[in-house]
Amino acid sequence: MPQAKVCFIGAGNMTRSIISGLIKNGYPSEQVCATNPSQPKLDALQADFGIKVTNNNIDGVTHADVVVLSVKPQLMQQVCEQLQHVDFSNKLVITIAAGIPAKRYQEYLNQPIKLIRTMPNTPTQLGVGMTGLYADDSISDEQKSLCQTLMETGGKVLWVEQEDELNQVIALAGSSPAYFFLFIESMIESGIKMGMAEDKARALAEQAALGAAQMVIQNQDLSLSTLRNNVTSKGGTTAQAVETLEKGNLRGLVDSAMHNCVARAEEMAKTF
Ligand SMILES: NC(=O)C1=CN([C@@H]2O[C@H](COP(=O)(O)OP(=O)(O)OC[C@H]3O[C@@H](n4cnc5c(N)ncnc54)[C@H](OP(=O)(O)O)[C@@H]3O)[C@@H](O)[C@H]2O)C=CC1
Ligand SMILES: O=C(O)[C@@H]1CCC=N1
Repeated sequence: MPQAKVCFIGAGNMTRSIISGLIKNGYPSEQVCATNPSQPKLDALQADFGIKVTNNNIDGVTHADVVVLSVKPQLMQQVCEQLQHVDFSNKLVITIAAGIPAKRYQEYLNQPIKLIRTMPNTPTQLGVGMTGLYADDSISDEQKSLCQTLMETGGKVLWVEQEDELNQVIALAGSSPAYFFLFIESMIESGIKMGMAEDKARALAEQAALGAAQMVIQNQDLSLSTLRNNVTSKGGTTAQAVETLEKGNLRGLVDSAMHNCVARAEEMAKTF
């Protein structure tokens, strides 16, 4: 485990998820810092994980070996421009922002930097996250290894060769927990309409989702359609449900959703 001093700029949802993974994996809390303009999220991070906190981005970055840029894409330029007078020559910059191309950060910070673009997801807070990573040829193996070690505390990582592939990572992993939450939410709503108490409907739907995910992971030799067919008795109940989903074009909807996700990332790359 590296002992680099890591400072997160922005103490929102994704920062909390990554810090949770880091600390649960034994990363020393005194080596982790987070910055945020408002105090409540910083207080909560300090109380929960014992990390250092500050409202001053320049202070946080100055004392860090690794700077994780974790603000919303629309704020990135403003936040980076405030850091232009900090010397980044011995720092590794990791960004988790969707959309913004790697080369843009150098312009915003107005100096050459070593930057790795990443795309994590919120299950990182439980150690079952998935993070896509991209680095160009200027990044050393040591820097890649440091970034990978940090992000692996939250789960699995996948390096992509081309920067554009990170948009596909967003559609498949960064944003996708929300698709599954929506599906489970819809199932619970339907269960309630059928007369079941909400807590019971949730208990059933969430355990089924966990079981289905584990079945997929633990049966790598089986196709998804085989797993589905194993549930689907001829002339039975599942067949009716699955046919309804197919006729309603669930696959087409998912395809449109993922294409729109990528399209938005491409649009953000032009905007921010
Ligand atoms: N949420 C997710 O699932 C994922 C998010 N991402 C990326 O992570 C980044 C952060 O997203 P997310 O955590 O969801 O967003 P949040 O809004 O939860 O977090 C952003 C944080 O940045 C803080 N902030 C605002 N202005 C500044 C500033 N000038 N200096 C320092 N901090 C500031 C905000 O503070 P305040 O609220 O007090 O204004 C907020 O706490 C985005 O770029 C997003 O694309 C990537 C993968 C997954
Ligand atoms: O919705 C977003 O833009 C961010 C990126 C991936 C998940 N949340």
